[in-house]
Amino acid sequence: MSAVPVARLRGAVKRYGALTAVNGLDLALHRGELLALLGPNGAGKSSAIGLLLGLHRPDAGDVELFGLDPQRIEARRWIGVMLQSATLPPTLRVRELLRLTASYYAHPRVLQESAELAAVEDLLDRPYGKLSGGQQRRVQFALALCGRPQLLFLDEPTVGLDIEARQALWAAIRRLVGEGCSVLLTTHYLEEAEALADRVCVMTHGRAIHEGTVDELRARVGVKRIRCISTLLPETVAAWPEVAEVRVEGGRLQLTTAEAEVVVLRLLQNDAWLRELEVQRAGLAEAFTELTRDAEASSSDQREAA
Ligand SMILES: Nc1ncnc2c1ncn2[C@@H]1O[C@H](COP(=O)(O)OP(=O)(O)OP(=O)(O)O)[C@@H](O)[C@H]1O
Repeated sequence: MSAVPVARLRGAVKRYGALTAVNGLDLALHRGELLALLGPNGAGKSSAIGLLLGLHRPDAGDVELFGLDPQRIEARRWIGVMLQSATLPPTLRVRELLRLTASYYAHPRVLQESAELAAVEDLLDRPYGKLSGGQQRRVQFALALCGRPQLLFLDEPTVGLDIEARQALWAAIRRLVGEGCSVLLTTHYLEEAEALADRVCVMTHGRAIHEGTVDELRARVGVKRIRCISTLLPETVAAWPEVAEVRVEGGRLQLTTAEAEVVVLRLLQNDAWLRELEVQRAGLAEAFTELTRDAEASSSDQREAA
């Protein structure tokens, strides 16, 4: 691992008027590493990427790309970018878009290689504007990698892709990382972070509240979701101390708990007619809620101690 991170934020702050989108964020990405930036909507992930891309200037703190100011061309020529919204000329054919984008880089991939990596070989002669949303996303990925970047920014790259296209994109990302490319990925899918990331950083309110491996994230968030059809009243179940939340959805009870075994046992003991019992690990939404709660509890402890 090279000593100088390929991308780094130190105490970075980004404000939009009165709103602080990035609030003293520290982040370092090393060569050949894939870091997933996770967090609920509005957490500040895209704004953090915008700082690293030099699209926004920080209101405070430092931002470096390959040890340089991100607005320097020497830094920018090594990056590839796939943002959430891309406006590309609709009448240009995919082949033309790829040629044009590759021409901005010193050592681009040959067109065929980029097309193959992003699985767009069959789209090369189609005008971009005539492609489906998922096809356009694959083309945007091809454009991000065609310059043979050392650092790829992928902002929710698999939104709108079907399962097969998602798996193909994951395989391509793994191949690029295997070749030494670093990747900063934002995603709302825990399984995507799980499939790809060396490290994850969870953000809320512009701050990092957890950094580590996906397994560490899971271990920290032990919440499970239980679903069942039950004759028990939701208020009865909500009063059990191990139950964090109760909802009724489609005639089913849905509970969240950190102690699934205890709750399942109680359900079975208290309802002889219990049916269709399912226990699942919680998704990212529950993970964020729990981590945010922890972070808020510890910051109020610090305030009280001060
Ligand atoms: N150009 C802008 N002007 C004003 N406010 C903005 C702007 N861009 C983002 N924001 C606000 O900054 C906050 C962080 O937004 P950001 O897009 O960085 O979050 P995110 O974590 O990427 O969210 P999502 O998961 O929804 O993409 C939000 O409250 C958003 O409304």
